[in-house]
Amino acid sequence: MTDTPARATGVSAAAPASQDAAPADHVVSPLVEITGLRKSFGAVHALQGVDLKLAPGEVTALLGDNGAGKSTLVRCLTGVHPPDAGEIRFRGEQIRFHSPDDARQLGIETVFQTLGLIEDLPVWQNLYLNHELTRGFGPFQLLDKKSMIAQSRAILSRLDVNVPNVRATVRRMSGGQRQCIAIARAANWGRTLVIMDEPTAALGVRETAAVEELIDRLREASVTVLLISHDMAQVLRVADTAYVLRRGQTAARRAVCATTGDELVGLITGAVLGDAHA
Ligand SMILES: Nc1ncnc2c1ncn2[C@@H]1O[C@H](COP(=O)(O)OP(=O)(O)OP(=O)(O)O)[C@@H](O)[C@H]1O
Repeated sequence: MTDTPARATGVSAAAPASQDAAPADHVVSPLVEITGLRKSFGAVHALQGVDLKLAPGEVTALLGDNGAGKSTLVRCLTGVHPPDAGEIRFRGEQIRFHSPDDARQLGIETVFQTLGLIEDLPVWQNLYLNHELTRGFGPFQLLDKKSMIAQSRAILSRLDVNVPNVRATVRRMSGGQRQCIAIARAANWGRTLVIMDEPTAALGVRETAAVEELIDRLREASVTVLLISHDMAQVLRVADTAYVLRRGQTAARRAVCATTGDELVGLITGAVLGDAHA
């Protein structure tokens, strides 16, 4: 595997350039801190004590082979599954989500692979789905279409997302444009943490580059990103920190500026031993 020059921003930049180097925890308080998280489905122990910290304004990659527990971890973090044990802290406070709405109220949004866009609705309406603006009072409320269209243009232009016509239906958008619309929507309503599940898995080279640029802009806008990816070159291009899950446990944590694609693959497969206390 070719090693792409790693990003050296934020906390990661301060980390020593050794193989064991991880971001310096003491520099900033984590936005999210997960400790000893466990979740089983009957006899399947999907999470067996996961520890993970998300530094604010950074891009953290979540890596692991199929079945390692990535989706289960995300579902616990977004209120879909209640964990069996362990702790999730958000800005230092222990939290217990009862539903995805609880997570959303803290500004945690997820872009699933299915994207959750409605094909036959225009872009602006997709951006405002469940957040519609209205005008008027009481029973005389009307959708404020004009404001939503104007603000949709502003949302997309702020993130430099290339969608020429927000009145066009999502059906007419390319795969990359759809992914960017879904991410822009999550970032707009999320603001604190945007979780992306393999955002470029189905995209070509140019569309992947557009999504990666968008992830960079989210970082510039101080949005914290958790990125599930199987693409090591992408992780090295866009992430600050990488966590590797193996069989439901945190196998390793690496500052991206101090690791290589080969090492990350080795940590995922188990060919390289991880940290005792990742
Ligand atoms: N709702 C569920 N019911 C039963 N077992 C489940 C459920 N969700 C996940 N699992 C099991 O938990 C384990 C971890 O699955 P999970 O989907 O979290 O892994 P993953 O790392 O996201 O994998 P992938 O990369 O293939 O999506 C797997 O053995 C899976 O079969």
